[in-house]
Amino acid sequence: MCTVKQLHEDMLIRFIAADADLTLLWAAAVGKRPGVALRQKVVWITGASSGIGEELAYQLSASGARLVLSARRENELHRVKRKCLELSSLEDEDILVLPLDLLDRSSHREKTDAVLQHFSKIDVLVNNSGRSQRGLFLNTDIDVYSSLMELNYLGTVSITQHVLQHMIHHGDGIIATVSSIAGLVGAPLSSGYAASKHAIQGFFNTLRTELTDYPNITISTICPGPVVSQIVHNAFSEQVNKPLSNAGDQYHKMSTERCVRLILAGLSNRVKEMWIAQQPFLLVFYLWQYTPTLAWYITSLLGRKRVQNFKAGLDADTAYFTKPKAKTS
Ligand SMILES: NC(=O)c1ccc[n+]([C@@H]2O[C@H](COP(=O)([O-])OP(=O)(O)OC[C@H]3O[C@@H](n4cnc5c(N)ncnc54)[C@H](O)[C@@H]3O)[C@@H](O)[C@H]2O)c1
Repeated sequence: MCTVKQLHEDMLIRFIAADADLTLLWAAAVGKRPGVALRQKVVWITGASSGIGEELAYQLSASGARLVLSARRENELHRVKRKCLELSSLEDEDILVLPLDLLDRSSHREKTDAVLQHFSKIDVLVNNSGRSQRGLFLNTDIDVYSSLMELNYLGTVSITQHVLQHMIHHGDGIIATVSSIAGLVGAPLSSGYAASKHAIQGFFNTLRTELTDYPNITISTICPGPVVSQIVHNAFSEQVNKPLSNAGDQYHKMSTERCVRLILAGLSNRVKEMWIAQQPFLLVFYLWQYTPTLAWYITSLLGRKRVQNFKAGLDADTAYFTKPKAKTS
């Protein structure tokens, strides 16, 4: 017989081991499977050349979804396509490589038309392209803030507008956008990135309320914590064209494979907001949602340490978890 104490301990262990919000974990455990819900669907992934977008392409193709792969580097997209074909029973024409610069908003109508010409429909758009930021506000050019808004916010909104028109006509579809924990929570050294992701959250939360006459169109925001990818390597520094000097270690981050498995569970079950993070980051989501005062206190402590580490030239991310070592080079 299970005692109340054992039950509490069991719940605590499950919460510590959890890496997504309860709705998403529920969907992953007992919901529709991607191989059923997404099979033969046409899924357009932006930012498919690396990180989360690349892994989305692999897992979606293995689930039988037909794909549009977009990013700026065509050769990288062809590499991803070749691997998708190896992993699946898809044919060459089931995967369209469509180079796209999200910043070139004047091309978005033409790109959407190209997808429709090839597949006649778009079932799912995954707005995944994005760049992050490392830098203190007072040392950062305003151009960096403008670039972050242009890419993460306006580029995403623009492509969404074109695809949504088609989905309204069709009466069905999913627009899923990879936001971030920084879309809900303040993230020191990433004020412009957090602002762009907060903008995304506000935009899509409002758009969802404008689409209540279209119950089969789902607006989904995906909020990951740290995940293995090229995101820090590609992040903006204090100046638009200056690469980041210390991209850091990724050992403490969630695997790309696990993050994408959860995203697919969310898409298959049309989950509207997904929180995906290992502890202690998952706890941060809950604290910000339910106990903001405590969240402010903890974020200030962590933020202070993060800023101090960054100023000392240390890796801002891993310094949370390790005794910081001075940079060797
Ligand atoms: N990795 C993380 O820790 C993490 C956490 C939270 C949210 N995210 C979000 O996940 C998404 C994917 O990032 P990632 O972690 O895989 O990083 P990544 O750098 O590996 O991939 C980013 C992708 O976006 C593409 N991209 C960049 N600029 C573009 C442009 N102008 N036009 C078209 N495509 C462009 C890149 O080519 C690449 O394919 C981003 O929106 C990011 O903000 C990542």
